[in-house]
Amino acid sequence: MSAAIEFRDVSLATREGRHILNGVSFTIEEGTVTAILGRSGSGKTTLLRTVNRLIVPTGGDVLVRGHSAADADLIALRRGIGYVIQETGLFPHFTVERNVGLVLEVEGRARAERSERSHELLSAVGLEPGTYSRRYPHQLSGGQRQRVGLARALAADPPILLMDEPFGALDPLTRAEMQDMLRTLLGRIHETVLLVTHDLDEALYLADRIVLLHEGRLVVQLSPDEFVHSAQPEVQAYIRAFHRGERNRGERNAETRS
Ligand SMILES: Nc1ncnc2c1ncn2[C@@H]1O[C@H](COP(=O)(O)OP(=O)(O)OP(=O)(O)O)[C@@H](O)[C@H]1O
Repeated sequence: MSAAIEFRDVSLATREGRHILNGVSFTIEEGTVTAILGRSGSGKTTLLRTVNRLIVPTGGDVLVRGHSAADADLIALRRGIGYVIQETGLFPHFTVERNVGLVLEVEGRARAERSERSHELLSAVGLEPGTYSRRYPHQLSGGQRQRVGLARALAADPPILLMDEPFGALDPLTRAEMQDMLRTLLGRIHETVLLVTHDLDEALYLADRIVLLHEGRLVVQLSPDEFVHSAQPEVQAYIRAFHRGERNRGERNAETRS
């Protein structure tokens, strides 16, 4: 296997001297799914955004498929990286089909080709093209909008997919459906995925490797099995806190029902 993304001693300091990322080094192999976990403010989103150069590190380097993101042609770099965020960023006045095919439109591809690719991708994310392609984003549920966001991110067939809490705003049932859909989809396409999530179960279900960040530093990069059995104090603290949160949510739901 070869490296799709390599973080080499990546640091980010603000002008005021605050260290948001601190010497982060690890490698992501091609075709694998890596989940980034860590408490709020630990630097997950910041690290993700160094890959498509929305953020430029103040120290170290990010290599994308062997080339420094800092030196890459920005358009070519981003064409090779799909980006899915919680808010989806769909254009409200464009139909679903046009939203999905937008990158191809920018590339000047013919309408018939764009339409065919949009339909193919909508089917792949579980939206029947005949029903959904002519709709506008406001005519969709949150989960359906997320599916369109994912289809759009895949339109140019990028080898790398960055996902920043893509299912964070969804109810637990819809989230589980989306996780199933993504897992099935990733089983079919050879994609390198970097997924920021607050959900340990989501990371365990989807990822080949789990990265834990703490105050801008890499704590561990482990397989899901190694992660749940890790003796690292930060990993254990994270797992305990996650399960306590789950229990509290369960108790609150039970109280609301009674
Ligand atoms: N543009 C910015 N300028 C200065 N500080 C920033 C900027 N963006 C983020 N930060 C700070 O960097 C730190 C890391 O933020 P980041 O969004 O990467 O964390 P996160 O782990 O993704 O958090 P969350 O889980 O809450 O989304 C935080 O302390 C945040 O306040």
